[in-house]
Amino acid sequence: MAGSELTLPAAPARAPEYGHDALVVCDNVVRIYQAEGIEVQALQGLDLLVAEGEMIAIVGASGSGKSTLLQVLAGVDAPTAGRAVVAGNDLGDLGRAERVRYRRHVVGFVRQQTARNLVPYLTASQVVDLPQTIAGVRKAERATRTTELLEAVGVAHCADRRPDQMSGGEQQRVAICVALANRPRVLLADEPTGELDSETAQEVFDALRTANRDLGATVVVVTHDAAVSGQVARTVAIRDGRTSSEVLRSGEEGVGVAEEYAVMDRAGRVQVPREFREALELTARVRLALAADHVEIRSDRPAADPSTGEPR
Ligand SMILES: Nc1ncnc2c1ncn2[C@@H]1O[C@H](COP(=O)(O)OP(=O)(O)OP(=O)(O)O)[C@@H](O)[C@H]1O
Repeated sequence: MAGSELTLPAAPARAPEYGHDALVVCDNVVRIYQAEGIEVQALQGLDLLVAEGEMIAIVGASGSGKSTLLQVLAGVDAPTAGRAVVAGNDLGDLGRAERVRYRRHVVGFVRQQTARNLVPYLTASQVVDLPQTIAGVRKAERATRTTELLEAVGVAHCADRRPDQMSGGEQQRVAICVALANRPRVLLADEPTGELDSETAQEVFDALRTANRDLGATVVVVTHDAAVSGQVARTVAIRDGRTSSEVLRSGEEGVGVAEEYAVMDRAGRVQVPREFREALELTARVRLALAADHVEIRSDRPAADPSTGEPR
């Protein structure tokens, strides 16, 4: 019928998937361990996004779940629930062969224990060559890559030395080269400076920064070392298996103004730090109020009468 053309309303725009443009996506990740019949929830619905090219530090008390998170991202441990995706690889859903390929090519890993990162009877050149040989890279290309990596992090002089002929800092820098050998998108480091004095720790941190800036790896480093976390643009704190706060630093080298943010998950949950809860005796139930530009959280106990100090 002329003049009465049917027009349908436009389909509602679909919200982009959480973390659709991030390189690392943790979406409500849960990891439960069973130990002697006891269940330990190491990760309790952790959300985290890391953009390609970022270098972030992860901090948190002992037992908060930092290592578990890295093990999941490394493809060593699978999430019990939730979604962990790195460079498009869904880590809850990798077959055996895919997992091997993922660990060989997509992520590199550096451990705290310097000795465990290397092989006692191999020189630095040989140990950086090894993952490339396993990946089937041609000899000439391997040699170029090995030299380039050792030079980039300042340990070219260690090329023909075995671990017992290197300092702890040199060993860790060689370990970073091993982790980077097959050009992973993401470099994961679990307390890489934990066994080192502060000067040597700085050299290792500088090598991580080189990996990030010059060699193109996105870096996630777990650390207790405030000197390390103070030098990255974003530090994420984990508390009780969840990301609880983030410190963003602006300015050259990440040093400059630092501002702390609490992290709110997509269900609107925010973790109130224990010091705050204890200071105001906030327990299971709190009062929330919306003000013009902020939200107030108050104890559910009746407020004290300022003249008597007694509850009103
Ligand atoms: N394989 C495992 N079996 C049983 N429980 C585990 C296992 N791995 C970790 N846990 C438990 O999970 C929780 C988180 O541990 P995780 O090692 O991730 O913490 P963390 O923050 O890295 O601690 P730290 O700083 O001491 O290394 C702890 O309670 C720990 O005991």
